[in-house]
Amino acid sequence: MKEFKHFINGHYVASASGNTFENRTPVDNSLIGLVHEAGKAEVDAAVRAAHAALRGPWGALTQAERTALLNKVADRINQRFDEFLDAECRDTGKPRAMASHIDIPRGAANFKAFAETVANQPTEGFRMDTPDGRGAVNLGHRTPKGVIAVIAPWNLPLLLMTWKVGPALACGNTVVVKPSEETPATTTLLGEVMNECGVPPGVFNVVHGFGPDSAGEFLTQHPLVNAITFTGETRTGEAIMRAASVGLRNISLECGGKNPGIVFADCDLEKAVEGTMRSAFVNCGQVCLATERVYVERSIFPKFLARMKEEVAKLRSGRPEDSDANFGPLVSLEHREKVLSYYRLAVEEGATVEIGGGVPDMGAELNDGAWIEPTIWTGLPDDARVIREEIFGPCCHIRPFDTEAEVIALANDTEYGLAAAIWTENSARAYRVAEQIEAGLVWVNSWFLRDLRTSFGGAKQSGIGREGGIHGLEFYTELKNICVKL
Ligand SMILES: NC(=O)C1=CN([C@@H]2O[C@H](COP(=O)(O)OP(=O)(O)OC[C@H]3O[C@@H](n4cnc5c(N)ncnc54)[C@H](O)[C@@H]3O)[C@@H](O)[C@H]2O)C=CC1
Ligand SMILES: O=C(O)/C=C/C=C(\O)C(=O)O
Repeated sequence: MKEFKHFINGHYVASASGNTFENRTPVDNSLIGLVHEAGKAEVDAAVRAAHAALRGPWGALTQAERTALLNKVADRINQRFDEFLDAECRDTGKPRAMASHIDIPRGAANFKAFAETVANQPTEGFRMDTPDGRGAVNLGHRTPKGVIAVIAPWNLPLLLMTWKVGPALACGNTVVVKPSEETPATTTLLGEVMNECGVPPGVFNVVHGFGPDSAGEFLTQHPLVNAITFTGETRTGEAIMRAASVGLRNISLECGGKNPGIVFADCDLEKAVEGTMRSAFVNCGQVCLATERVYVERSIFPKFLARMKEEVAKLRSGRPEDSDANFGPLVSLEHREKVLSYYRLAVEEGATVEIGGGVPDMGAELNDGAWIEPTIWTGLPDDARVIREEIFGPCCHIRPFDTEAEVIALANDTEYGLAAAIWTENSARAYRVAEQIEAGLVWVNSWFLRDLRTSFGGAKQSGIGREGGIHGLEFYTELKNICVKL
């Protein structure tokens, strides 16, 4: 039986309590292995190891040495690509074609990109006049923030964990990662890679477990944790913010979304259909950036809806390794129950189910998995819960609109503000609308097109702070002004 242990101070360790929980694949609900659940003792050991490593060999490395090590980590992930791919696809059920395209390459790229960004960051300097005429210089000196707690989600496990670990380590911090209880595998495997590359013990640590009254809460409450970075649900973000308020620790929160897609009549229809299909259904809709509300200019509404239904009908559910399949299961039966509760609610709230709406028959071998049908609704009122709440499944509501002002108001009529996609061939309109959308990210004629140098994060209840490129430096470093009188 496979066991997922904690990775503390360069060693894999079991929980002293002996407590474990099951890890099952959503493909057919079969058992992958047992995960050790950290108690306060393991979390404390991991945080203390991380704290000690700050002043140990890690703190003594030059930026160039750190950059070289992180590049080595990226290369090693690529050398062990298939192991990471197998592990990620077992845990999440996602198609190998997708994970080999997005999850694993980005898992490696996150180390390289941030190592380079930090290494090439200029030091801010201001020369000033002084009454004696000799002047002074001010230098913005950055030091690591310290021990960073990384609370990671299950939807893109390696990608979203390394998105935080990469810049944290590049800035000279040490980390304790708490991966999602649903997806422990690739984070655990990364421990081996760290050892193989010679990353000093204590720099990268992993503790497994759940959130409340478990590893997540113990970690975020630990007084030696200097800052917390989190991706996941908004309500969890609030709990983490409360924990961080004790001791005034810094937070970076990337939370939920209810993202609009806006399709103008002057779009390239096929591009808009292809992009909206991806934005609603890739990763079975389990992407915080996913489009769950689609607004289409009335004159092309029937055509757009018909094309979307044709494309949804072509999606093929199947095992990760099935090369004909492009649509996986949801991450767990529990999450499927949540998404199905919205499928039922949509009908109660008056939706027309244009396609999907249920559970597919996958045959005896797979029917115990977390399979679900991709779904399109129309006809819901703007105040329906299905329109207002994040579902995080393969579904969207499509609604017609008449004017630019109307669609901007509709798009912004949400407590969230993570992302939006605008489809139009009129670039002046695209920019004008994008400027008025209340969100951290707006794509025009694309979706999830990522340049790691750009800022990433949400407005309103979609989060606090920005990561990506140099923006993460504000979170991952302490900025000290050194004023030297000449
Ligand atoms: N990328 C995103 O934006 C994601 C959004 N979600 C949304 O959240 C919903 C619930 O899914 P969950 O996996 O339960 O998300 P979650 O936000 O509860 O979990 C994310 C991570 O936070 C940890 N966590 C939970 N409560 C915590 C606490 N009090 N203190 C410290 N750590 C804590 C979890 O163990 C996990 O590692 C989903 O249905 C979906 O709507 C879920 C995962 C990713
Ligand atoms: O490209 C990225 O860095 C992140 C993408 C997706 C998420 O953040 C998410 O689904 O939570």
